[in-house]
Amino acid sequence: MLPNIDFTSTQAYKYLADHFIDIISKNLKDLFKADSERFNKFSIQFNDILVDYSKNRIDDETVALLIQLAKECKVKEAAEAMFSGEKINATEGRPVLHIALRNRSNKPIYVDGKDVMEDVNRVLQQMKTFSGAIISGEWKGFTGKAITDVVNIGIGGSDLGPVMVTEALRPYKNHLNMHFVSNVDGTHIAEALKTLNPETTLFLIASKTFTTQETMANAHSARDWFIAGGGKDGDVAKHFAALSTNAKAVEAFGIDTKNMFEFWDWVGGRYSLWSAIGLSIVLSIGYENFVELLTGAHQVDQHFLNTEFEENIPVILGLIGIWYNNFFESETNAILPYDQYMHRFAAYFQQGDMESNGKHVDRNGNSVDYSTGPIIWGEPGTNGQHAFYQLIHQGTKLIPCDFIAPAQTHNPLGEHHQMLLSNFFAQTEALMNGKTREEVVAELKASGKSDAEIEKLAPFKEFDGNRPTNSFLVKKITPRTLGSLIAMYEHKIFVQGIIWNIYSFDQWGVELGKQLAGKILPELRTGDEISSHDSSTNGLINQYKNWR
Ligand SMILES: O=P(O)(O)OC[C@H]1O[C@](O)(CO)[C@@H](O)[C@@H]1O
Repeated sequence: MLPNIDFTSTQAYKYLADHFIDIISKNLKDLFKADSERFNKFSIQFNDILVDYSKNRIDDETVALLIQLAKECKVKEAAEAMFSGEKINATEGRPVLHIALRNRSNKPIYVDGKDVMEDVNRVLQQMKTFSGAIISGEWKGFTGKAITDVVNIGIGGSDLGPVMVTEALRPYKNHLNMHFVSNVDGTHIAEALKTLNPETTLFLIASKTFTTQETMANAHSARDWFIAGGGKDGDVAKHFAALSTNAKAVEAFGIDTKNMFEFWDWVGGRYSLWSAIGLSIVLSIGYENFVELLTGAHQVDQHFLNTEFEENIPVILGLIGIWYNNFFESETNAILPYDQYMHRFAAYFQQGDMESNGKHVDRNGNSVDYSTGPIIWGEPGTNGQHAFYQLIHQGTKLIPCDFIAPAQTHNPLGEHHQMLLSNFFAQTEALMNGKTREEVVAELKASGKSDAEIEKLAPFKEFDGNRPTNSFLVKKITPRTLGSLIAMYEHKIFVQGIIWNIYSFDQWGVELGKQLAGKILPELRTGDEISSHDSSTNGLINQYKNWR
């Protein structure tokens, strides 16, 4: 059972509310000046990842009170409930066990009396054997040629994780060309198929439910293309595999269940890259590297479960997020990787965070009167600097930012990496320190501006600073460090969901749109004028019919 506590009625929350009034008037710059130990105190190194949270609007008391909050909200007990296989996803009646998928210790985890590790290891072995045959070229297509291209067809959690990881780990990839098709917009699959040869293409149909409209439409189009390209029904087994929990639907689609890589309803879609959904990752970087990814995540799982809150990275990150979300009333959180390969990291955690904690009903079924999950967004640096950082530096909104950068690059090229990292360090420093009116005036004077010009320009060139950041300095982006980073964010989301007293592992909010699209689709098939909706929806549908 998960705890069921209104965090706004805890002692810690009340203390934090008072303490907030004190902190709001403090400047980060001064906090650093006042405490030479601040960096040492507010940073944690975990293997090859240094998490520096010292540039946040916190002091010793803030951290102590936030930790008290986590304790009063029974975060540890909740984590233990998750790790032991309790059905903490109560609205779907399921355990939440992505941690079992990367449980490299193989310590048994029981669901309804059965150790799930047997199934996990069986499917991992199946993935190893299959990927080995495809990568080595031993697996032949219907004309006897080896596979050269792999197309993962899936959406949401059945797409974003595999895309993000295969992109982030490109330096580890083999000769196979990877393609990802997610959108039901026919353009996506049409463009992907243009360059492909049915004789050498393998399709992975990735869908937990195997009923998702977008994925099924793309899968059928892929199958039609394959048949039109000379494949026979009997050849489908050589070119289509399914990654799913739904064996019946896989069979009905015509995929041999021998080519089905199973996972289980205790794996949430947005937490599924560690499962059979990760087959495209295995095909791209090889099984051994996939195991490294799992190992990195497993190490963080153990850290999260067993480390005191003061040194517990996901707990600290989660609490800092709550501090901004519920006291500073910040609405968004930017994730800014200074690594081109990580360009889908923010997109991945848009689903990871927003589908998990974008909920306004608490675990009692009541509407909450506090803010929950933040809006997650971001792009890689330095591109973001030339796009939206203006608002982060000088806008009216407080945007806590996560900066992520590797110390070692996979592409040492002249001074590129030093330039990149100089920007990473400079941005967090600039956001914290800002630029005072005196500094601006001195700078303008030195550039020869007149007093009148200085007076006019100075307000625009001033930076308030005091803008918070977390810095993640990673020795190198490897399968292992990436696995650890992802798991840190996953557990951060968990901590926040527990404190907000919401269910983080369902996603009912995506259903209504799906249902309505299901009703509208038949209306689009006819030429009849539509009048069954509001006037806007009717007007749009009828104009669409006029123009198509
Ligand atoms: O893997 P499936 O069942 O096709 O679902 C895809 C995605 O759709 C959702 O259910 C809703 O968008 C996600 O949670 C999930 O990752």
